[in-house]
Amino acid sequence: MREYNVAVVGATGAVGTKMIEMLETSSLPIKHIKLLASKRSAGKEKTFKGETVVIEELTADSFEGVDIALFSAGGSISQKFAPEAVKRGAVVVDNTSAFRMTEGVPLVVPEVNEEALKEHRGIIANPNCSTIQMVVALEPIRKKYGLDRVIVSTYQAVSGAGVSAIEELKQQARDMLDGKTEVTAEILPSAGDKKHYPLAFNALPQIDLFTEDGYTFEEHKMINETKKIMSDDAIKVSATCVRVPVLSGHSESVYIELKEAGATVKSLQEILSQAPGIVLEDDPAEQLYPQALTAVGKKETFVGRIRQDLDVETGFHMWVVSDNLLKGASWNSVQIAESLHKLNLVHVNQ
Ligand SMILES: NC(=O)C1=CN([C@@H]2O[C@H](COP(=O)(O)OP(=O)(O)OC[C@H]3O[C@@H](n4cnc5c(N)ncnc54)[C@H](OP(=O)(O)O)[C@@H]3O)[C@@H](O)[C@H]2O)C=CC1
Ligand SMILES: N[C@@H](CC(=O)OP(=O)(O)O)C(=O)O
Repeated sequence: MREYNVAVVGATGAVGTKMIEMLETSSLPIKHIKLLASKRSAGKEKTFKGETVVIEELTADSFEGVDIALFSAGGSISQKFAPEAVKRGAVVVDNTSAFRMTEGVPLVVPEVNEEALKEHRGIIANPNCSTIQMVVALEPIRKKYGLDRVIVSTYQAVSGAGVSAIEELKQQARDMLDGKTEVTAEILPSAGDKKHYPLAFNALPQIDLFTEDGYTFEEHKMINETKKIMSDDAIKVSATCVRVPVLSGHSESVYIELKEAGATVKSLQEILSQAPGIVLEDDPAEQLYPQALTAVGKKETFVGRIRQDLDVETGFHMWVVSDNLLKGASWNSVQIAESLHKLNLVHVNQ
């Protein structure tokens, strides 16, 4: 059986750290792992399957002999180094938004569109975390009843914004509980914006920068990526993305309108309970519903609170939760690598 040389780019980050964990338990046959990060981290050590691995500084030549490279070090790093990796024969699974909407680059959630991998020319994009968990929950319903409209509001954990945002939130919480009136806020809602606000004991209705139409880039990602993954530009999608002071686990209130009549809460529960990658947690009588705290550390997407809209017969509401660092990022990337192996697609056809 073929074994692979695998590289993780951004190995010290919130996502990269989880990628290493996911690879440790993956079915992907791994011959050798290379951990890459910035110059700052070169020489530091991590363990992989009990062995010490020294982190190396990322350069174009890092990819010599690499078969699969998982990227998670920000969009500009992917823009610069993913083509270099492909040039050297590696297949890239990119966690950033750098290539997601590029034609010819498959945007893949294996439970939904694994077949799209067959079209890859070296780079495969991993979708936005909030998009991934939503499409996992919607695809089985779409297959049966069609999907006309989606309106989603997210409650996104701070770990989606990286290690430094997690540390800043913890410090803000400590400072506020200590009675300080001024707390440091230098990262959120968006590292590149003019103003910053504390997240502790707060909710920020801005993730990423605003665009001219009043939506943020995060909201546009959810809208555009959903259509690309489902190969259907006609689905109406709207999103409001909100950062909440949760460490990990993105939650979403999702409202859908189906194309066909006839769905009931029971039929949707039945479909979702049998769908891949989904755990149904839906029993109001027992106060059973998905929660961020109980989803953390798990690979599945959790769905509950399924209700029929009180005015629209084909309208349904649901609550969708997943670990944003796992299914939303590292696990979906490793799953893509496993699918590439299964489909014999670990080679570059340019
Ligand atoms: N699918 C999705 O929705 C998600 C995608 N992401 C993507 O992954 C990226 C990383 O996210 P996250 O782990 O949260 O971020 P972190 O800030 O926690 O980690 C950033 C990582 O990138 C590395 N890095 C930074 N600059 C360089 C450089 N010049 N050369 C090489 N490595 C570098 C860092 O290394 P060092 O420690 O040495 O600085 C670190 O390993 C995000 O920018 C985003 O694009 C993230 C979350 C979810
Ligand atoms: N923006 C997401 C994480 C992320 O990095 O997404 P993207 O890869 O689409 O930029 C969050 O903050 O939760």
